[in-house]
Parts: sequence; C-alpha cells; structure tokens
Amino acid sequence: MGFFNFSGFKKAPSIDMDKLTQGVADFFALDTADVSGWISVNKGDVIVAFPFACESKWSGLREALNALGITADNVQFTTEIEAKKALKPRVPGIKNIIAVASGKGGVGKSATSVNLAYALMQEGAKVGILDADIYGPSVPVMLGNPDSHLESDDGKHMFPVNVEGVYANSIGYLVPSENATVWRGPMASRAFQQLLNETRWGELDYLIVDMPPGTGDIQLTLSQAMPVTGAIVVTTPQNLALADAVKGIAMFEKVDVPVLGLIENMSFYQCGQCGHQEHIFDNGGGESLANKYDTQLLGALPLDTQIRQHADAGKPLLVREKDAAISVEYRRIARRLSLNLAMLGDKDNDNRIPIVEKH
Ligand SMILES: Nc1ncnc2c1ncn2[C@@H]1O[C@H](COP(=O)(O)OP(=O)(O)OP(=O)(O)O)[C@@H](O)[C@H]1O
Repeated sequence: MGFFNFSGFKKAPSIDMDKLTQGVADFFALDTADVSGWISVNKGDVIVAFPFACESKWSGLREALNALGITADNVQFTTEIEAKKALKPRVPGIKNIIAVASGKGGVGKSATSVNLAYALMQEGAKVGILDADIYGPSVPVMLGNPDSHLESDDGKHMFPVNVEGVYANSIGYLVPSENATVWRGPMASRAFQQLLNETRWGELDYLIVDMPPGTGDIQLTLSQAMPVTGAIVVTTPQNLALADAVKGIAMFEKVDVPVLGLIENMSFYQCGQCGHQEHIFDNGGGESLANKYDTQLLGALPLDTQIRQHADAGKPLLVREKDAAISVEYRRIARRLSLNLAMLGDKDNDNRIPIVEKH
C-alpha cells in the first residue's frame, strides 16, 4: 500500500473514445467533427451531451454502441441545448425562439406548433409555446383550457399555464377574442411584446411562437420584435399554398432569420381502414420547394382525423397517443428541427443544414 489510497477514485474510462465518436456520428449520419465536441470525460465518467433533443433515440444508440464493442452502460447521455445567435438580445431564460409561420391561414400551423412543442418536450427539451396569433388565438382551445386565467405575483408579470409539461401563453388567456380582432398593428405588436417579455417563462430550451397566418406587415413586425433563432414554414401541398410558403421563406430571409425547414401538412390522406395513401393535392411540392429555396422538408403529415380531433378537443395528441404512428412522426420532425438548429453556426455565413437522419 503506498502513501495515498486511491480506492476512492474512479478508474479512467476504458472506452475507446475515437470509436465512441465514430459510433455516435454514424448513428446520426453526421461527421465525427460535428459530434466530437459533445463528448467529454468528467471525474472518470464519459458524458455525451447532445446539443439537440433526441432522447427517444438513446436506447437505440446504446445498442448500436454495444454492437461496436463499446460498453455504453458506462457512458452517460444528457441533453444540453445551446442558445443560438439571434439579432436581438435574448429574453432572459429562453435559449432559442422558433417562429412557426405559414403563408396562408388554415394550413394547420397552430396544430403543428402545439404538437411539435410536445414532441420536443418528449425528446428531452424544456419547451414553451407563445400564441402570437393575436387576431385568432387557437392555442388555448388546442391545450384544452380556453377559460384559464393567468396568475401574477406582482400585478405586472404573468405565469404561463403549464399543460402536461409545456408552458404556454396566449392573448386568449387575457382578453375575449372579439376584443383583439379590432386591434391595429402597433397595438397587436405591443401586446405581443408584453406576452413575450412579461411572462415568467422560467428556463426554456425552445419557445415555439405560433405566428399569425400570412406574410404581411404584422408578421414582419413580429419577426423583428423578438430574438428569433430560427423559423419553420408550414404549408399544404396545393400550388397556391406553396406559392404563399415561398413568401414566408422570403420574409424570414429579409429579416436574416434562418429557415430551419418546411413542414407539409395535410400532405396526403391515409385511409383509416386499409392504410392506403392518397395524395389528394399534388405530390412532392414541399420537397421541390425546399430544394429550390435551399432549405429542408422536415416532414410531411397526413390529413388525419386523430390530429383534428385531438386539436379541437384540446387533448394534446402526443401525450394522449404517445406511441401512435403520427406521434412518432412528429417526434422525428422535432429531432430534425432541433438538430438543424444545433448545427447553425454562430456566424451568418456558417449556416449548414445537415443531411437527413438515418434512424
Ligand atoms: N394534419 C391535419 N389533419 C386533419 N386536421 C388538421 C390537420 N392539421 C390541422 N388540422 C385541423 O385543421 C384546422 C385548422 O388548423 P389550425 O388552426 O392549426 O390552422 P392554422 O394554420 O393555425 O390556422 P390560422 O392560422 O388561420 O389560425 C383545425 O381544426 C385543426 O384541428
């Protein structure tokens, strides 16, 4: 026995770090250079800190690593989402603001925003949703609490509502919707700023902002009024909707907000009986639009009764039907979105959207 007793110290990890890095990179179809910064050793523990929300993939990754001979039981996985660059100072506590926009009304932007918020949460992120659709707030209905009122501890700040783990605020909780519909642009914009800045959001990885439909002055003003880190455009496959989605992409480009991707909603009809998929409007419009404008089609969601029923009944689909195929698809879209955001560089000219996830 020597002078020191080392028995209280952990042994250095017997893990081949190069192999681990390669294994993680391969699993997510990324380069080793992309993932090497995620891996560290702390007091004998090997830690992989994912900068994007992907918790549902962790068990599959462990298996893949085990198959490579890496005893992944000795590797800890955590989620550490970084705050990305925005053109305005960050709202304290909120790491990233993601604006969800659409060129046209009624394409399912609010339903998509709500479902993505839960999908990101289920993948391990802390998530809030802000209903910026001042003129037609639908988030309270979709969360099943249209009659809720907000609490305040000082008569100035508001506590968001917490529905099954997602924090939310909406003008719908503050004034009857008929009052807001007559507001002019500046008033709507002031109300929005108040909802954003005077809500006690706590610590959030992502705040999803459900924008008002369209690409006019009010949408432009709101985009500039908040420190957005990235945007998503929701569209349906009809030509007219796609043409309006282009305006959405152009709007964000104008205000220097990176577009993280497109989502094609009501993309096809899937027969509840036989599973046959029918592309009622055209097929492939979202994909070719994404290619043309150098962004990514994050996913295509069907026209589906489950989506409508849960949204309209205020029962979050992803919580109530966690394992349904459609919930799995929302989580896949959420991981892509989150990865795209994590891969944004800090500089304007360093925005690389990665290729498609393999799993
Ligand atoms: N994929 C879908 N399948 C079936 N119904 C859907 C789907 N997406 C949305 N819906 C339904 O379509 C209606 C409109 O959706 P939603 O309110 O999300 O649209 P929106 O684009 O936010 O509209 P607006 O911007 O005009 O407020 C809702 O009843 C919603 O439940």
